This record gives sequence, C-alpha cells and structure tokens, in this order.
Amino acid sequence: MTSDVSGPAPASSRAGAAAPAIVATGLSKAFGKKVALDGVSLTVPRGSVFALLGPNGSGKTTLVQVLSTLRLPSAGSAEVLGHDLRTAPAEVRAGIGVTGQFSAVDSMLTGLENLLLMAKLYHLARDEGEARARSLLKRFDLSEAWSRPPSTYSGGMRRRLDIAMTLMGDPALIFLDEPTTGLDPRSRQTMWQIVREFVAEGVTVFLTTQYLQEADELADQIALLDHGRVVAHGTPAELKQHAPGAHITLRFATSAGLHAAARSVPGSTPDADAFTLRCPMAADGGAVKRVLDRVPDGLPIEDITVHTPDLDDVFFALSGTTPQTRTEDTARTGDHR
Ligand SMILES: Nc1ncnc2c1ncn2[C@@H]1O[C@H](COP(=O)(O)OP(=O)(O)OP(=O)(O)O)[C@@H](O)[C@H]1O
Repeated sequence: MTSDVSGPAPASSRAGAAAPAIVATGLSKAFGKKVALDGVSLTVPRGSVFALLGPNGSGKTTLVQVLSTLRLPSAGSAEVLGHDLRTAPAEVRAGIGVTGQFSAVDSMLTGLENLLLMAKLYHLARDEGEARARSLLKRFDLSEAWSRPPSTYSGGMRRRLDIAMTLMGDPALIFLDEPTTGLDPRSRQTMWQIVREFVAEGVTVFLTTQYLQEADELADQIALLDHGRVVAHGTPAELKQHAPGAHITLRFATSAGLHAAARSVPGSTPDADAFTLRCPMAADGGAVKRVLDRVPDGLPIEDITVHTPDLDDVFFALSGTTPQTRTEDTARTGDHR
C-alpha cells in the first residue's frame, strides 16, 4: 500500500531553497521477513515541522534511518533537500542533522569540548567553531554547564547538548527521533521552545514521537504510522476533525426526562443509572446547538459535558490503540541493511 502525505508550502522557508525538504515515494524496508516500512510516501515542505507519530515498533526510527542515509530502503525512492538518497547520499548528509534516541554525547568531555569536537568534524575554522559553540550553549540554556562533563547533567540537559551538537553543522533539515521521550514535563516544554525557535529561523524539522500532545503542539503536518504504513495524515486540526468520538453528554434530573430526550436525539445512548445521554456530534462549531435543539422544550438539563476529539481519538479509531498504550516486541534481531 502506498500512502500519500503532502502539505502546503509554509510561509517560512530557507532562502533559495526550491525543492521540498523531503519527498518520499513508496519507501519500504524489510529486515529479513519483518516489514518495518511498507510503501511510505510523504512530502515535507521546507521550514515546517513534520511529526511522525506511532506506537513502539511502527517503523518511525527505520524511516528516519532511511531518510538520513543510515539504511538503504528495500524499495521506493526519496529526495532529501533535492538530492536522491541512493545516488547522492553525501549531498544529503551535508545538509542534514540527526539526533537519535541514543545520545552522541561523550561523557568524558565537557559540554564545550563535545561541541568543539563537532566543529572539527564539520571542518569549521577554530574561531567560528568556538563562537558557534558558545552561542548554542547560551541558547540551549547550558552556559553554566559548559565546563562540566555531561555525566553531571540532567536528562534534559544531555538531550539539549545532543541537539546543539547536531546544530553545529548548521543543517537545513534536522531529524529528531523521539526528542522528549523520558523527559519530565518541564524539560519537554523547554525542548518544544527550542524546536520552535530554530524552525522560526527556517530549519525544517522531521520528528518522531509517541506523544500525541507533542505532535499537536509542534507539527504543521502529522503522519500516523502503524505497522510501517501511513494510516492518516494532515494538519492536527484536519486529523481531529475526522476523528469519531466527538460527543456531548447531557445529564437529566429524571428517568422520564432521560428517555424522552433519548427518543428525540438520533444515535444517542442513554445511561439509566447515571441519568446521562451520550449524543454523537460533528466536530464543528454549531454541533452543540444542533444537539440541544433536538431535546424537547421544557426538559430540564442538569449538566452538559462536551468531549471534543483529540489525536488519541484519531489514533484509536485508526489502529485500535494509542501510541502510549501499545507495547510491541521491538527486539532487534540483527542488522539486515
Ligand atoms: N535491525 C533490525 N533487525 C530486525 N528488525 C528490526 C531492526 N530494526 C527494526 N526492526 C523491527 O522493525 C520494526 C520497526 O522498528 P522501528 O525501530 O523502526 O520502530 P519505532 O516505531 O521506531 O519503535 P520505537 O518507538 O520503539 O523506537 C519493529 O518491529 C522492529 O523490531
């Protein structure tokens, strides 16, 4: 199956950048008999945030690895920053930064030394490397910690140093594989702010996440990945609009009132014990009024609760599970690149 994901070009984009940041067509990847990616097609406009959302084992990391030239696809093709993955991997690598789930930080060096090591790898002149390192330390709120080894850092500080190291190469496109997994809510907020800042400067971000809220907060476009396939895509608002699960719950004072209303509101489900009536509704602005208009005049309603769908509903509707609740055996059985 091929799933197509595309979106409008965002307002912000890097000067002179014509091609989308990523155009993937029918990408598949199998490890022996295990199909990790199954015909993924997607387009990521420059200067935008694209979130790949999926449960454990759905293929997120594999897709990042393929798009960042760390693994060859079994089938399909992709252009990253206008360069073909198979024929021009060096050009792709020159324009991207990758921050994986496993840290690239060296615990024996200080924060500053880690950044200067990256400066060397990127062949930056000494002054330029030092200036960029100091500016990133400041921006990532690590100025106080520059002279300490990362073994003394918190999880959030290490993750920030890791991303700062990726940014030393001034990439146009950065892959963040589950950037906030395991971080506390405050560190997660800090990370989101950092992502927003470099996107505002024109960097394109492709991130994977298991957190619906993260995708909702950051992404211009979201693709839901399940068993290696894109099962839904769109803006957060588009996805929510198509989610079933929007409903309004009315509570009545009497059983007679409840049953009278149940007869009047099509598709509603009464709960005789709680005296409540669950009424399905469309996810648009006038939906609540339309439900209330159906309730016969003079029936006193004690309480109204509106449940608007969120990305959990979307994911649940499409895959019967949510990213946080699914566990799958993700044991690596060897590298079949
Ligand atoms: N090197 C490998 N050899 C064999 N199977 C692999 C390998 N790498 C990944 N897989 C399998 O491919 C599937 C997709 O794995 P992948 O790591 O891409 O998922 P993921 O969505 O990133 O999961 P997680 O959220 O746990 O990181 C899984 O079933 C996984 O076990």
